[in-house]
Order: sequence, then structure tokens, then C-alpha cells
Amino acid sequence: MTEIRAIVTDIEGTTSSIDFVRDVLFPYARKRLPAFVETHGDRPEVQHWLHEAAREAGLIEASRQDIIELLLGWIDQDRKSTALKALQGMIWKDGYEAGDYRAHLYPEVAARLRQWRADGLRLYVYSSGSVPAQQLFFRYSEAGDLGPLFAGYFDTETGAKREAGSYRRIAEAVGEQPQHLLFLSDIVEELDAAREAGFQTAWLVREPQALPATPRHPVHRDFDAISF
Ligand SMILES: CSCCC(=O)C(=O)COP(=O)(O)O
Ligand SMILES: [Mg+2]
Repeated sequence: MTEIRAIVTDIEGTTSSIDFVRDVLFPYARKRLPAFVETHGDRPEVQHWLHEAAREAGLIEASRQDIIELLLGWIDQDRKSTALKALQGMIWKDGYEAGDYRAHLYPEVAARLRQWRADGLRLYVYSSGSVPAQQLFFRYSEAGDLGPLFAGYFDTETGAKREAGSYRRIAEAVGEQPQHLLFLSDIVEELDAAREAGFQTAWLVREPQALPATPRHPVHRDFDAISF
């Protein structure tokens, strides 16, 4: 195996449970989104993402109410829209700061990330959640503030997670040849794209999911099972 110099990890389904995102974060944002847009809709960064959402949907002359309904529908569909993710991140900030929740991590994740860091590996995140949302996630995790462990964060402004070009851009940004990078994810199409770009891959298949009979990528039950 070629030397691994840096690890790029997905969040949902990889470091953390899908249930936490679906049952805690999404409903929190869904409930507060209408009031958030009404109250903060004139802030330039909010205006920018509302405009981007309308553009993505092909809505011309959409009212604020139209955009709110559009975004609520996208939350329900778990659409990986960059605009939606940016707005969700702004709303989640209040919940983290108020102590309404802490980001879930699978039990071995924090210790294993610390060990990889102590071994000299650089750690990065690549998630559909916005970069500010990722930073909040690890700052307010169940295992404390893990932010200092990470050298950088990537979201869908770098590109879609199922496209090889996104991983090529990440490799370039971190200054490593792709073969020295290991991408961790629970989604096989993301791993396919990373491999196409030259990354090494690790497929996290957490209990109680069945192990695939003929996996296209090295499969691991948890971070402790990953060796290189
Ligand atoms: C920054 S955590 C929020 C999770 C989220 O919104 C999401 O879509 C997670 O997708 P991932 O790419 O981490 O599977
Ligand atoms: Mg995932």
C-alpha cells in the first residue's frame, strides 16, 4: 500500500450517525427556517444563498415565501444543495451555542482521529454540510472540541461528492498526490469518485448494516479497523 499522508473524512454515516443528522439537525433547521429567513433575510450572506437557491430551482421573481417553501421541501428530500446547506449551517449555530445538542460521534472516532494526528497524518473533512457547519459540528462534538485536529474542510463548493473532479481539487488544495490520500465514506458512489481521482478508499459499513457480499472498496466496521 502506498504511504498515507492525509485522511479526508465524510461526516454523516462515517464519523457520525445518519440518525443524528436526520432526527436532530434537520428538524431543528426545518422548524426555525421560516423565522430565520424573515428575520435575517436582508443580511448579505443570507440574501446571497436565498438567491442561489432560487437560481438552482429556476425560480424567476420568487417571493421570500416561495423560497422558504422550496427550502423546506429540500430539507424533506435531503437535497444536497449548497445553498440549503449554507443556510442550515447558520441556523444550527444557534442550537450548538445554546447547548440544545452536541454533534454525535461514533465511540471510537475521537480517539482514532487523535491517534492519526499524533502519528503525523493531516486530517480533512469533506461533507455536503457547509464548511461553517462542519466546523461547528466538530467544535461542539460529544467528545469535546475536535476542531484543532483538522487542517481543513471542504464542502460542495469544491464540487459534488460523486464527481472525481472534486477529489482532484481536494488533492491539489492539500498539496498531495491523490495516492497518498485516504478517503473515508459510507457511500460507495463517493468512494468510486475518489478512487477514480486516484485516492485510496475506506468504506465504513456500520453495525447493524449488512456487509456487502462483493465490496468494491475495503470495508470497515469502524475507524479502529482501518489500518495502513
Ligand atoms: C456538517 S454536518 C451536516 C450534515 C449534512 O447536512 C449532510 O448533508 C451530511 O452529508 P455528508 O456528506 O457528511 O454525508
Ligand atoms: Mg456520508
